[in-house]
Amino acid sequence: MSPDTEKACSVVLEDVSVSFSGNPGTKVLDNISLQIREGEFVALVGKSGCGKTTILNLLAGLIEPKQGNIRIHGKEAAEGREHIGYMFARDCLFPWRRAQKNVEMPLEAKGVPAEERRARARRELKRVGLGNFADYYPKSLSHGMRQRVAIARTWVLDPDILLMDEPFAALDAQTRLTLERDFLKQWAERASTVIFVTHDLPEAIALADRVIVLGKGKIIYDDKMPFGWPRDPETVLADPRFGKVFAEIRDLLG
Ligand SMILES: Nc1ncnc2c1ncn2[C@@H]1O[C@H](COP(=O)(O)OP(=O)(O)OP(=O)(O)O)[C@@H](O)[C@H]1O
Repeated sequence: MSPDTEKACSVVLEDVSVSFSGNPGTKVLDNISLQIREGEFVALVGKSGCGKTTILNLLAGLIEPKQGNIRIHGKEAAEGREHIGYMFARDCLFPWRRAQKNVEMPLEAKGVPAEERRARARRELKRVGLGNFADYYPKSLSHGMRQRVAIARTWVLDPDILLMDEPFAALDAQTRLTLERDFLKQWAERASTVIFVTHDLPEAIALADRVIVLGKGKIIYDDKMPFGWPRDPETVLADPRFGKVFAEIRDLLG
C-alpha cells in the first residue's frame, strides 16, 4: 500500500492473528487483513465468540496480536491510537459521580485544566440532550439517559476513532432508535471513524457505511451498504434493498 493510501486509512490490519494463552491452539482471529478509511462507519457482526470484541481490544491496545501488524493513521498502533474512544454495552458510569463529573473523567485523566473540563463536559451533555441533567447522579437517570452520558463521555475527547461495543444492545426498541438517530447526527457533525460491534444485523445494516461479518476467525463478508446519507435507521429498514442485504448476510451467518 502506498504511504498516501495508508494515511487515508484510519486503521490497517495486516495478517493479524490472535490466540489466547488458555487455548493457544485456537486462533480467535486467523490472518485477518482489513483497511478502514478515515470517517468510515463500519459495523462488525458475527456469532457470539467470533472475535468482534477482540478486534476492538486490539485497536485499543488492550491486547497484542500474536502475529501481524496494526497501523493507525499510517503509524505504528501504539503511536497512532492517541485519540481513540471506547464505549461499552453497559454504561459503566461511576455511581458516586454526577453526570457532569462522569463526562469529565477522560479529561481528568489527560490532565485538562478544571475550567476547560467543565466547559467541555457541559457542551457534550448538551449535545446529547442532557444539558439540564448535569448534576444528576446515575441512579436518578433512566437507562437511556445513562447511556447518553456514556456517549457524551466518549465524545468529550473528540476521538478520531470511536470503538463501540454493542452500545445500544440493552435498550428498549424506542430508546434505541432515538439514540441511534442521535448518534448518526453526532457522527455526521464530527466525521470520526466508527467501528461498531453489534449482534443485531438490522442495526448494523441500518447504521453503517460498510458491514463486515466474522466467522471462524476469518472475514466472511465485507461490503458497502447501498444507502446514502443522511439516513434514518427506521427508513432503511423499510427500504426494499434492506431485505436483500439482510437475507444475504443472514444466510452466511447460518
Ligand atoms: N482475554 C481473553 N482470554 C482468553 N480468551 C479470551 C479472551 N478474550 C476473548 N477470549 C475468547 O476469544 C473468543 C472471542 O471473544 P470475543 O469477545 O472477541 O467474541 P465476540 O465476537 O465479541 O463475542 P460476543 O458477541 O459474545 O461478545 C471467545 O471464545 C472468548 O472466550
